[in-house]
Amino acid sequence: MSRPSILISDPLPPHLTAELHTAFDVRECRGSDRAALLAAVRDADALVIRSATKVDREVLDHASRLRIVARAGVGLDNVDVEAATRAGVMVVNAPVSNVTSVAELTVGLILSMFRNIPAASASVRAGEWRRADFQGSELSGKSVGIVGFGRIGQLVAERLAPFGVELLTHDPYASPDFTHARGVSWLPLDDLVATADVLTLHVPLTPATRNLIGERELALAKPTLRLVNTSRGGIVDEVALARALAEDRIAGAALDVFATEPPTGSPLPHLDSVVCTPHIGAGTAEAQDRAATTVLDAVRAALAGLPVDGLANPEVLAAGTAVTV
Ligand SMILES: NC(=O)c1ccc[n+]([C@@H]2O[C@H](COP(=O)([O-])OP(=O)(O)OC[C@H]3O[C@@H](n4cnc5c(N)ncnc54)[C@H](O)[C@@H]3O)[C@@H](O)[C@H]2O)c1
Ligand SMILES: O=C(O)CC[C@@H](O)C(=O)O
Repeated sequence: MSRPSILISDPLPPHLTAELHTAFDVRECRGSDRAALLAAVRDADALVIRSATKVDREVLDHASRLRIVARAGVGLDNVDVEAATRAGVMVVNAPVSNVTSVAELTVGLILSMFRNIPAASASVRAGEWRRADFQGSELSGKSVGIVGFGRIGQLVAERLAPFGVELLTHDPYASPDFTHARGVSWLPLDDLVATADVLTLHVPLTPATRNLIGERELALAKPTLRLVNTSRGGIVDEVALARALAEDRIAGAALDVFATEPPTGSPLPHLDSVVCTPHIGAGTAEAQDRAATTVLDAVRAALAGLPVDGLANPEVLAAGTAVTV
């Protein structure tokens, strides 16, 4: 009898995938190479992805054997969960795997902006010693607005509290009682944008959050606002953001994520007031190990016909039977 086949289409820690080879037929492809993905997924019983692989209806249509899509990370915006559910394919992610890593990167990006760390470092490397050009501001005493008070948003608040900042949040699904109990004031989004010196985004990309921060919201901001986006590119209208930065209507932005990655052709990485990183919020050894361990455990369970913990679409039966939704 042939062994179940696992297709890995984005890089995972090799020390965790090595042991799969004893029980499974493990194949790899580059998920961003659409033709390669469509060809390889035909024989796959499980597909393991990160953020670069888009699992849409076309991929599911090519994958008649597929029982589970396992996303080694948090965001499911690159998976059509509804189509997978209709096809009877389980979807699982690793919701707590990288919360600490993203919160820590967020704090790092905020401090980088307040103290001009990337530009000062580049200047010293170029042989200069321009101390006066890099005078910054203290974070202490500033107002930090957290958009989305879920796992990452809450941890960002916790990590920033010792800096002596005023913590504010907007999250339509978190009650003011819940946020106040954690030392964070709840505000409507417009008030949050208008009050904040730092606005940091921690919401999933959904039709409701696409362009959540656009021209109208940026027009409400103080000129001292620094925007941080470690969630998803589509949550900020990048054209409006580039315009607000170029016209000095806000002070800066730190971006780990872009609407298109890499952001070829975007003016944002070239603006002096922008600090950017290549989607490395989850890019730590610890987070990658946690994410891979979580989803590979789920894949092993699914392929053994055992119950799978934490399904994003629990309507799909663990046995892989197609259900109608
Ligand atoms: N840069 C990276 O590498 C990286 C890593 C992990 C996660 N992320 C992104 O961060 C996002 C958040 O992760 P999380 O673990 O905190 O998720 P989470 O589900 O724990 O929290 C998301 C929060 O957003 C809130 N929310 C939903 N719609 C909102 C709206 N319109 N306005 C304000 N709040 C809203 C929800 O109520 C929830 O509390 C993920 O969906 C993912 O896209 C990025
Ligand atoms: O490592 C990755 O693929 C990025 C993951 C991150 O964006 C997430 O949503 O967990």
